[in-house]
Amino acid sequence: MDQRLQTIQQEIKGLDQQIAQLNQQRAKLQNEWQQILDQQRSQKAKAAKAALPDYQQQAFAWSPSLPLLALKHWHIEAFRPLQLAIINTALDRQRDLFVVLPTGGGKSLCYQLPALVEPGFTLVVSPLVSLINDQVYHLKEAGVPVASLTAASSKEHVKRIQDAMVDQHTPRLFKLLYVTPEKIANSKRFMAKLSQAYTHGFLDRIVIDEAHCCSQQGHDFRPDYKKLNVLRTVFPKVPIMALTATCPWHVMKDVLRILGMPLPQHENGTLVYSAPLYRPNLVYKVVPKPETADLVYQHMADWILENYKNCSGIIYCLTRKETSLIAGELYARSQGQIRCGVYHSDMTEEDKEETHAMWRRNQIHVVVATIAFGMGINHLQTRFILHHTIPKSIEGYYQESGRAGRDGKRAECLLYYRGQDVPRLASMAVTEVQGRDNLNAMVNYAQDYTTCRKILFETYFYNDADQWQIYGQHDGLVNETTPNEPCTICDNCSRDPTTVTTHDITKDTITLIYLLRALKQVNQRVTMAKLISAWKSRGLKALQVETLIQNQPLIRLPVNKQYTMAELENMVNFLIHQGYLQDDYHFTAYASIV
Ligand SMILES: Nc1ncnc2c1ncn2[C@@H]1O[C@H](COP(=O)(O)OP(=O)(O)OP(=O)(O)O)[C@@H](O)[C@H]1O
Repeated sequence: MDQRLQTIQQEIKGLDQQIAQLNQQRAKLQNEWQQILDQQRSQKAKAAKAALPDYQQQAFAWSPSLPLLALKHWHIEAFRPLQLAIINTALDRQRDLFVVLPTGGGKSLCYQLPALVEPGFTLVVSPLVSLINDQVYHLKEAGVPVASLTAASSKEHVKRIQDAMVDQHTPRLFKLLYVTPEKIANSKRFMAKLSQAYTHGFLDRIVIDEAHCCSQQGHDFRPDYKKLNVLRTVFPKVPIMALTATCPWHVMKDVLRILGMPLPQHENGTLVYSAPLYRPNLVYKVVPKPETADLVYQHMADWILENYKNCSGIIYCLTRKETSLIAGELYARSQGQIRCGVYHSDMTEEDKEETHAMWRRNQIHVVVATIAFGMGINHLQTRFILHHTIPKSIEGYYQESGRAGRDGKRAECLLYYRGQDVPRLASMAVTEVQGRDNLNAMVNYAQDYTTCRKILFETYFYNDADQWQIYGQHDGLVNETTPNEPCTICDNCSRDPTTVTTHDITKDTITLIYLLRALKQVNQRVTMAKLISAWKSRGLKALQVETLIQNQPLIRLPVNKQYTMAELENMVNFLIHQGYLQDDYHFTAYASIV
């Protein structure tokens, strides 16, 4: 009996082994199958793309009207490199379009001009009422028939516009209809009218402006944007154009999925037009943030007076409280020479608009703001952008700093960096999808003293760009340089490389790990500041745990005294970024602590 049991057991074991081998073989074949499918798909997509007209060069039926309309309405005499190709692709109506052009790159024209050529109207979804009002104002000035529907629209206005949406008569009351995403997500009546317009063939195109807002992986997610997926389902035949200035590829993929646009590598996939992000007139610098708040204010005031007296600029801060504090300090320290306004989400719409208007009219020089001072800020002569604290992501930083120098003239983007700001930001980022990864990338940017800033941006935004078939990635704006050439003007390009010293921090890291292990043994949590102060000065004594860890091997404590607190903070952040350390969060009723 026992022998029979043994035989069965062995047979089972043998069968298990066979199953494992077969499973392995299956996975291998499945992998191969997927690779062949992907290859075929990509070849088909390439062939299909090759069969498309040359949108940059070819003449189309609508071609003669484009320069005339551009001149008549916008006084534009020549298109920027990608604009014509994008407009032609849109008017050809064969594919969806994803447009990534730098801030101030001229995205609006890419959908506004086609709207004038086509017979119906274009629906534009835009995230903010202020942005919509701004666009409507400028389009009216340009003599373009335009309308908008927002929460502030009166009942009569809504009725008039909704009736016009399905009105068969020409000329149309509007060629562009701007709405906030809430209209799509929440107004059944509006969607019913849109369906009628679609059935009559009046809905020419759907434009999603600031499309990165769809993705939770991006830096500016808006829940109502996610609900825009309904548009492709309800209006499957209407081409979609999504536009943004800031979109790493993983975010773009997510946006395409949400909006129901086909991936670029598929046959009839979305055409992606992307110009280099780099703006050659922007000088990027990271400045070590002085030790005390007082020193920071003084540095800011001196720097502005020395370099940009009476010029327009923005200072971004993390909190509303900081905006008024910094504005007051700068005014006082400059004896009233730097006139500042504040801008944050707690202000009334009127107060916000007043700050913005005074700044545009140069009645104030500097707007000290939170990130609420965001999309749609278009003051061409902005000469500098200072960041009092690093932003939570590179996308955010690119967008905020990109508000400088829209007139094409030289402007500076200064980022104050101190490692101790990171835990504060991490506690905010922890609740966001990919929040810690985004922050890590930003910290890496700030702690890099050698790589050209332009290359850092491009590596971040284009790191898996090879997988995409992209039009015009290299035919960017004026003075474009190739992606891998350093910009020559940023702080890292200008720095004498012999002044950058490298340190082997292995021993110090071991000390730190020893400290952390000891803390773990006694189940004690510490903040970064406390950890560093123990690491630098009093070792385990400072943490009152030395008696509990007598069995640990003796390692020299504390750390080498040559390092400043700021350097040690950078080391901790570096070790977190490299994955050697991981921060931990716990939440109290009042705060989340890192
Ligand atoms: N071909 C062109 N020639 C000259 N000026 C142009 C051209 N195209 C656009 N512009 C101007 O450039 C400015 C910026 O354009 P636009 O507002 O469309 O930028 P954007 O890409 O939408 O920027 P953002 O990302 O900030 O929204 C506008 O004043 C616009 O009139």
